[in-house]
Order: sequence, then C-alpha cells, then structure tokens
Amino acid sequence: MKRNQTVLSMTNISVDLETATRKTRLVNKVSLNVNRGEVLGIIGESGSGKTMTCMAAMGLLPRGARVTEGSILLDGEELTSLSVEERRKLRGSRISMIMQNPMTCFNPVRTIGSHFLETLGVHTNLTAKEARERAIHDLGQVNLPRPQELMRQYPFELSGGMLQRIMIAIALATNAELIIADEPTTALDTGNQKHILRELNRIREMTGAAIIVITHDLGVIAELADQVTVMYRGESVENAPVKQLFDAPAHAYTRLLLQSRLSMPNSASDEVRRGLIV
Ligand SMILES: Nc1ncnc2c1ncn2[C@@H]1O[C@H](COP(=O)(O)OP(=O)(O)OP(=O)(O)O)[C@@H](O)[C@H]1O
Repeated sequence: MKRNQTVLSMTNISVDLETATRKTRLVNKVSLNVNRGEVLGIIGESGSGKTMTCMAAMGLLPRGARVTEGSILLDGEELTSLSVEERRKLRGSRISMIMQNPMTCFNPVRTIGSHFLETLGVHTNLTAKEARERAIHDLGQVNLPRPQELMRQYPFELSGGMLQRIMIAIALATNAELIIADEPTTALDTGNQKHILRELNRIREMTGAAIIVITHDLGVIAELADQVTVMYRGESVENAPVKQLFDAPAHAYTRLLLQSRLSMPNSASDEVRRGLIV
C-alpha cells in the first residue's frame, strides 16, 4: 500500500437521531479522507459533531442515531452496508480507537495482560505464547517500563497516561489500518500529552496506519496533523492541509477558532503552536 493511498473515505455522511417525537440531524453531509501514514485532525467546538462523525466510521453510534445517507469506504470497501457483526469484527482489528478516558475502556477486574491477550486472541491468528510475546514487545514499543510486570497489573494501578499508551500498544499489536483517537491528550498532564503525541507520530511512521485525531487543541493539530477538517454545527466547513489552515484559513469560523485559541493560555503544545502561528 502506498503512503498516499486512501484508507478511509467518508462522502456526504449524515447522522440523524430519531426519538419517538422528533428527528435531529447530528452530522450533515460530512466528507473527509485520510490516507495511509497520515494524520487527519478534526477540530471544532463542543457539540459540533466530531465524535459522531468518527462513531459513524466505527459503527458505534448511540441508540437512536444512524447514518441516513452517504458512503464510508475503508480501503475501498463500503461499510454502511455491512451487518452489525461484520462491523464488530472490523473494530479492534482493522479499526482501533483510543478513547479520551482510558479508565472506562478497561475492565477494572481484569489485568492489562488479560485485555491484551483477549484482543489479540480475537483479532489475530497468534498462539497464546506468541500473543504474550507480542504484547510485551509492543508495550515496550510505546516506552512503557517493565512490560512483563505491567501484564500482571490492573487498570487502577496505572496512570491515565500509561493506560493511553497501553491502548496505543494494543492498536499497534493488532496492526490496525485506521486509528481513531478521541481527545487523546485532554485528560493528561503536559508530560504525558507530549508522550502520547510522540507515540502516535511514531506509530504512523512505523506501521503506516492512518490516524484521525479529534481535538480541541490547536497545538495538537499543529504538532501531529497533515490534514485538518474543521467542524461547525454538524458540518465540515473546511478541509485543508495543516499549513494552509494556519496560514490562510478560508472559512470565517476557522479564523475565529484560530484567533480565540491564540489568546487562550496553557496547553501542552503551546510552544509548538507559538512556533507555528505567531
Ligand atoms: N450519546 C448521544 N446520544 C444522542 N445525542 C448525542 C450523543 N452524544 C452526542 N450527541 C449529540 O450529537 C451532537 C454532536 O455531538 P458530538 O459528541 O459529536 O460533538 P463533539 O464535536 O465531539 O463534541 P465534544 O468536543 O464536546 O466531544 C451534539 O448535538 C450532541 O448533543
């Protein structure tokens, strides 16, 4: 697969939420592409539809919400016509998700090793011994100390930053083609934010995975993204290469977003942002 090959292509995707009394459009005709080895950043204010767009790609929309129009292609394969079971199989194997709050993604009564081995057992053909070796290797790859010991630990014994890195290691071990990271750095302190950004960057270089990063943080976009989609009220108002977005934002909302974030203090990537924008 070549670097510029499209991994995920969403065209005119709409998501509607239907209740007994009314129908609300959460995502309106959004189109986006992400290529192999590239990072697409999705930015926009709270409630603008960033997560729902990605959940549509994952096949994980909340109850009552569904994709009502458009196409979602993963390596050219249409996902909207797959069954629930077929979509489930894609998650964890070809598509991996890194959640904002990793604590909620791990079962508190199971060890890290047990989570890892279950995922590898379901999504790869590795033997139990190979899976264990792979898990230990990939935990080391994301710079986690003492991976053997980690395999025996429980989620509550670890920090949010470590759990984020474990999720990245699981994505690495399953060779996911597409990784969706929803606010991967929001809950972390500055040091851990930097680690996560570095790991995501390394993964796309090492594996060629396509990565979508949902974020409020323009510093994260500046550091990581190749392409950016700006969302506003359920719509994608601008799609642009990262440099173009910062140098010559085309949409009024993007300009507003850049201005408001420039005047906002603090964030792990402030220095990056300053370097790029000021
Ligand atoms: N579980 C849910 N059930 C129904 N509607 C939802 C659910 N989660 C979000 N929504 C609605 O979908 C719309 C888009 O929300 P979404 O979570 O995609 O926004 P977002 O841009 O990701 O926001 P944030 O940055 O706060 O996560 C909003 O109107 C929101 O109220």
